[in-house]
Amino acid sequence: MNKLSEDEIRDKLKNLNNWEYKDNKLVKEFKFNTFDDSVNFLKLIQPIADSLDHHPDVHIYYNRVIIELTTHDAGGITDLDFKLAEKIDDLSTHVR
Ligand SMILES: C[C@H](O)[C@H](O)[C@H]1CNC2=NC(N)=NC(=O)C2=N1
Repeated sequence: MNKLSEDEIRDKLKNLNNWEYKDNKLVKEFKFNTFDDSVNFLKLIQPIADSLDHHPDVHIYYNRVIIELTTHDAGGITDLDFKLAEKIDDLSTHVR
């Protein structure tokens, strides 16, 4: 996978919902009601990440989940990160 340029990243960000580009990653915070909801959200992401063979860095703070996407192998953001971000956005609307 090819690392995307800053311009490409900023352009593609317009197609996503509330993701920010920070420290060479795509970052988004999700809010839930309970820790259980946070964990369930992660469980929904797991099969998607496995099917893409692309995995998020995840922070869980009780009812808050911060997802960070970057392609470790490429040392930056690639189309795979945008693909995963889109699929996560599709999910989150169902969880809330
Ligand atoms: C061997 C395996 O395909 C690689 O290690 C994959 C797995 N998931 C991955 N996920 C992410 N985010 N970046 C990677 O570089 C990556 N590499």
